[in-house]
Amino acid sequence: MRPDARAWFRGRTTSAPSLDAIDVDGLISAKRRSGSRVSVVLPARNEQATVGLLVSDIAERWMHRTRLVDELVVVDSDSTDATAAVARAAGAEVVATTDVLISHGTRPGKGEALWKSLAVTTGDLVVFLDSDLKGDVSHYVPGLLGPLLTDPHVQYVKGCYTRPLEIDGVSVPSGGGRVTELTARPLLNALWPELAGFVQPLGGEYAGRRSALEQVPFAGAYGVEIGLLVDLLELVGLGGLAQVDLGVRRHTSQSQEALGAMAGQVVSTVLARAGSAPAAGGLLTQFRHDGAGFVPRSTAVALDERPPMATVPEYQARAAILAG
Ligand SMILES: O=c1ccn([C@@H]2O[C@H](COP(=O)(O)OP(=O)(O)O)[C@@H](O)[C@H]2O)c(=O)[nH]1
Ligand SMILES: O=C(O)[C@@H](COP(=O)(O)O)O[C@H]1O[C@H](CO)[C@@H](O)[C@H](O)[C@H]1O
Repeated sequence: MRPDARAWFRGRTTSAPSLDAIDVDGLISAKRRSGSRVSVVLPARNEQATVGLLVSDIAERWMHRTRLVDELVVVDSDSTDATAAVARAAGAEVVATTDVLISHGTRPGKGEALWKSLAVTTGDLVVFLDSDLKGDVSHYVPGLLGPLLTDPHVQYVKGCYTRPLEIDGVSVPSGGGRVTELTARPLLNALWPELAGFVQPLGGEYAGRRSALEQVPFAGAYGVEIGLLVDLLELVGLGGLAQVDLGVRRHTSQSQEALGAMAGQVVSTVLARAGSAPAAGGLLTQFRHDGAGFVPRSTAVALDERPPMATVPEYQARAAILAG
């Protein structure tokens, strides 16, 4: 690791306290002193099996029992199951991506859901959690907020964790984060070695100041995390970034084929930011075998991106009204 990345890793990596060790009063006091509002956003596409427990835990523990969180929004990203109803019943405000910034149209993918979440939330600090998390994650929200509430220099915090891998109901203690380990980490080390200290550059749990998040573009689909990391490095510098050890992260794992397309989107986003561009069409061709022979299957992995939310007139108008 380069000296700057090593120094960052040593200086900007903290550990989230366990649930029973959290200084909740201290966080609430720091929040009050900062005058910050806190929003928690869960992007969700067909997460009916897991979103309810996540929402009810955050709502009860961090909104009702304490006032650490002011707003909890699930962004329904083209779900075809009961995600919206389950999330609403559990206590979240639910908005569909198709209902946000309608004049800008709607696009599929996680990046769209996260970009649009800025237009429907009010928090000065915004926490993002995946909606397919499993196990005890109650400490994630305070863990991610800690660095932002206690250090004004920190603009963006990524969670890091060990990542067990569960395939077909069988869980092994490591092996998760396949696109991270096989695509994102090698690319980041090659092109942005100052980011080599990030343990989970693609992790779906992170938090940032709205003042920074609204100034960067949002890459589409699964390019959003690596796009945010590279763009926020440019905006706030390595010193404005931090990571917090959240312990273990379990989630619903996708197939290798699906992660291949995700990797294609990550590569496409990296190429765009490295000043190159994928070949015309930006297609990824993968192969299945049908018993008789290999069958090619191409998917589009070139991604468009949304502009910094601060440049969107409707957002500017809303911000002016909210500022009173
Ligand atoms: O089009 C999409 C795809 C995913 N997601 C959400 O983004 C998070 C991460 O997606 P996924 O679990 O598919 O990625 P993985 O964690 O498997 O890499 C989850 O909360 C998904 O519901 C979304 O909002 N819109
Ligand atoms: O980190 C990774 O390699 C991928 C896949 O994780 P697994 O191999 O399914 O544990 O998961 C992340 O990547 C996505 C793209 O950035 C994020 O959107 C997900 O939130 C995150 O889980």
